[in-house]
Amino acid sequence: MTAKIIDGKAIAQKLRERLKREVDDLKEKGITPGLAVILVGEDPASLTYVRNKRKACREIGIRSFLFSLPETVSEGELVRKIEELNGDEQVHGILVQLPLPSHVNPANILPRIHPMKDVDGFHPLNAGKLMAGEKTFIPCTPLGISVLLKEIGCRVEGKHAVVVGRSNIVGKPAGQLLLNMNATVTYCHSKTADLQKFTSMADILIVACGKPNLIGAGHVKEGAVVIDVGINRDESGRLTGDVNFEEVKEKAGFITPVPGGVGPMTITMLLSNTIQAAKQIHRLPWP
Ligand SMILES: Nc1nc(=O)c2c([nH]1)NC[C@@H]1CN(c3ccc(C(=O)N[C@@H](CCC(=O)O)C(=O)O)cc3)C=[N+]21
Repeated sequence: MTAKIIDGKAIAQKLRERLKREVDDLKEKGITPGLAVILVGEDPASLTYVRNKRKACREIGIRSFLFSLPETVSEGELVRKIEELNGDEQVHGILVQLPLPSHVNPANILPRIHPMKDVDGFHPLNAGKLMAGEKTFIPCTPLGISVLLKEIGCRVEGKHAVVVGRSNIVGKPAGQLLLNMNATVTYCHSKTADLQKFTSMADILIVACGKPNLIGAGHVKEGAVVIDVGINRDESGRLTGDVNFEEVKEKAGFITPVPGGVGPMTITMLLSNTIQAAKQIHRLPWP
């Protein structure tokens, strides 16, 4: 089987046009959605991501506010900035770009974001709500994956979803979201014995572990939907995922490329969550 390639960039573009109309409607009501981004230090990858996020905001009319803090910032100073933004009426969403420097513990920072402005869905209250299957902000990458599955007409109910990776920002919430959608979910990770045994049972395989080419054709069931969340840079600076694309595309039913798969959807869901935050703060209905 030769897989259909899931064009995340095109799907993201289509959704952004819809989101732009939502922003226009809000502006007519006198509300301009605003996203505050806190960037600590000057990690080149983070600088690129933040630039891309702000550009995406600008394109659909969301206001973005950038706060660049030095690498040496203290936890106290970061928390003070967050508290100031919690009280800022122009700001509906707050994002603290990860990773943070090693002297800053994210567990001391992320819970200080007001849960109603937590557009990343990383606040423990929102993570708990996702676990309980309640309405909440869902982390952008898992949410983007669920939208991709819907776009390709993949019905999740009753399917076996295997998630490789257990990070708090992708693997764990992706598995919980799929469970809420009535998938049977298996989590695999770096300590899993016989990874291939599990991945080859997957109807839906989500790979988010940061190991280039971890998943080859032998790991994949014929016709499976393969979602590659990996972002790795090779020696020449080229982006690759965690899946051996050339090999797996001959066997899977659907596959996301890197770049142009999950990444653009992640940013689109950040835009969507920011719009939802603005609606929620202004007590407008949101889905
Ligand atoms: N608080 C926080 N929230 C995040 O959501 C968050 C974060 N921190 N830290 C870093 C990761 C990574 N992430 C990506 C977003 C978009 C692309 C993306 O658009 N990628 C493009 C390629 C971009 C390029 O060429 O570098 C693509 O796959 O086509 C990738 C990665 C969000 N993250």
